[in-house]
Amino acid sequence: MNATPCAGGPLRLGTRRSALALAQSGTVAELVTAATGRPVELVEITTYGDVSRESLASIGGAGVFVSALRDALLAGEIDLAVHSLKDLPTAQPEGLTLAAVPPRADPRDALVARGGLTFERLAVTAGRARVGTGSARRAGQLHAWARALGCEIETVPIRGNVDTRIGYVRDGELDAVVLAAAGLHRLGRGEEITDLLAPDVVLPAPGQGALAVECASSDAALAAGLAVLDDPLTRVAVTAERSLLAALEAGCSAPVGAYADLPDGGRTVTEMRLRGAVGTPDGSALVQLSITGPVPASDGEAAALGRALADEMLAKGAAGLMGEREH
Ligand SMILES: NCc1[nH]cc(CCC(=O)O)c1CC(=O)O
Repeated sequence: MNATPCAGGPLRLGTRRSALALAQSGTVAELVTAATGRPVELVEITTYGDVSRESLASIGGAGVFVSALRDALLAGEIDLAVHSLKDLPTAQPEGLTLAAVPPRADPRDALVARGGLTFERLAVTAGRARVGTGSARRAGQLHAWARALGCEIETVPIRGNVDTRIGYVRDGELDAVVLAAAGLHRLGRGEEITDLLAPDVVLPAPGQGALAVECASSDAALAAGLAVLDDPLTRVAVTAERSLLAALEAGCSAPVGAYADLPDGGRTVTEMRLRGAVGTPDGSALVQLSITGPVPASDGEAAALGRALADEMLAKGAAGLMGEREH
């Protein structure tokens, strides 16, 4: 048993030290205490992705942020961990349980541009706007959007925390940067967003805006206690998105967008629509499709929806695009 030190004692929540990770972990810590009556202490863990200056793709993608927390869980050094769901590799490792997926925040990508500009204003007025993003998914969709507007942009690969990224715009080095809206809101910096990018045009990363609360499978009592934080609709939505990603055999830096929602804005909970996009980082080719089906009643049904859309996308040429991805 990976039992907690003493019943009623503090639960140890492992977290990265970045401002975003600490904000997310603090929020979940409060939810856990409210739901279980147990105090929660944060245990800071440094991951290789936090110390390396190499590009994310070259060190194995966003999974590097996750593995140190998972090692600590499996070693019994912490009781639970909070991850950004979009950073989780699609395969769930042996011995760990995804105990809860809390209600999702805004899934959209956000633009922080100079002068309060929207993407369209920037792209049309700037000549060749310099837009910072390290994501092939964002770059590909933004290039395709610019081209549809009859102009061209330049995407500039950047890394670093939110402060660093927004700093490139404040100091004039870039015209804009693209970040997840959810991250900016969690950091209290939502007012710096100058444009929210509609999923019709820029489909977010699978799982974007959602959190994952993970614990050791051996700690069944804790897993059951954490399950009250789970939002079943968010869970089936992100399960469908991640199953699409897995079926497209995309690594984490592959340009795959996916988003599942309720087609009528949630007025009735009968059908779920899953949208998928896969393209080249230069936006020269983009396959975008959607599928609608009954709201999945289980993770298994959600995964089947993702696989069904992947099959259609592969038949429409996605397979040819996948060769262009960077690892
Ligand atoms: N790739 C890093 C990462 N992982 C999760 C978020 C934001 C929060 C979220 O999507 O839930 C971010 C930053 C970003 O993409 O701007």
